[in-house]
Amino acid sequence: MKFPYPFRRTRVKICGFTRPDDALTSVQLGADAIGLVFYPPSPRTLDVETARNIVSVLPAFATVVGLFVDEDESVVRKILEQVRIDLIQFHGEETPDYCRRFGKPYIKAVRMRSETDLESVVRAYPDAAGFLLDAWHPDVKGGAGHRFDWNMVPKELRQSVILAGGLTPENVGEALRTVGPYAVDVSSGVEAGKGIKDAGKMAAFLEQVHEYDHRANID
Ligand SMILES: O=C(O)c1ccccc1N[C@@H]1O[C@H](COP(=O)(O)O)[C@@H](O)[C@H]1O
Repeated sequence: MKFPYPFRRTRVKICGFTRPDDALTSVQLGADAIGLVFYPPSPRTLDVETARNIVSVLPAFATVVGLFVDEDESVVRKILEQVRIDLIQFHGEETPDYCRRFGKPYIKAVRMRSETDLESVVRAYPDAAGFLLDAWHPDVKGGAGHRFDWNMVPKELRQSVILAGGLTPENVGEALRTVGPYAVDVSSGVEAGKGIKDAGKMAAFLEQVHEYDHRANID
């Protein structure tokens, strides 16, 4: 029997928590990373105290991702001083130079539209830990449940990709079969209301991911 190497285990990030219990539940269900939004226009944005309360309930090895959108450098620094953030998600038009200023691993969000040249973006951010692909929309920066054409993702970049944008328990299986990314990220698709996560939807989402991985490892 062929040993299933490299072993397929799609990582899962669930983003936009506002309540400690929801974040803990997500990790207990199998999420690898939780996202905390620091973007004041978002209904999921957090103050420092709430963010610290969420982080305080998490077990070891759960990765905390802090999401910023074109934020002032001083504001980012202040939050990093006060909240344990393991990885930064830059979800705006941040330059490579800006992204590397914080001395933390980061992922760069790319809002995909027909003219996006993903290979060029990847070359421009050589020290990014990964590229989170979300749907481009003229009015919102993210977290609105919009998807993009998954066929736009070049096969060679699959393992640098964190696939996001409009994922749900119903479509994540198809998304994984189409793209085969390193990880998936979901926010509104597992919510009962803005920033309020639904345990049943999170469980269903994770189950679909585990099912895909299982099949990929036995086929
Ligand atoms: O969650 C937000 O409110 C948010 C605000 C601004 C930029 C990004 C945001 N969230 C990220 O958006 C994507 C897709 O979310 P969805 O699943 O389509 O709702 C995801 O990466 C979130 O991290």
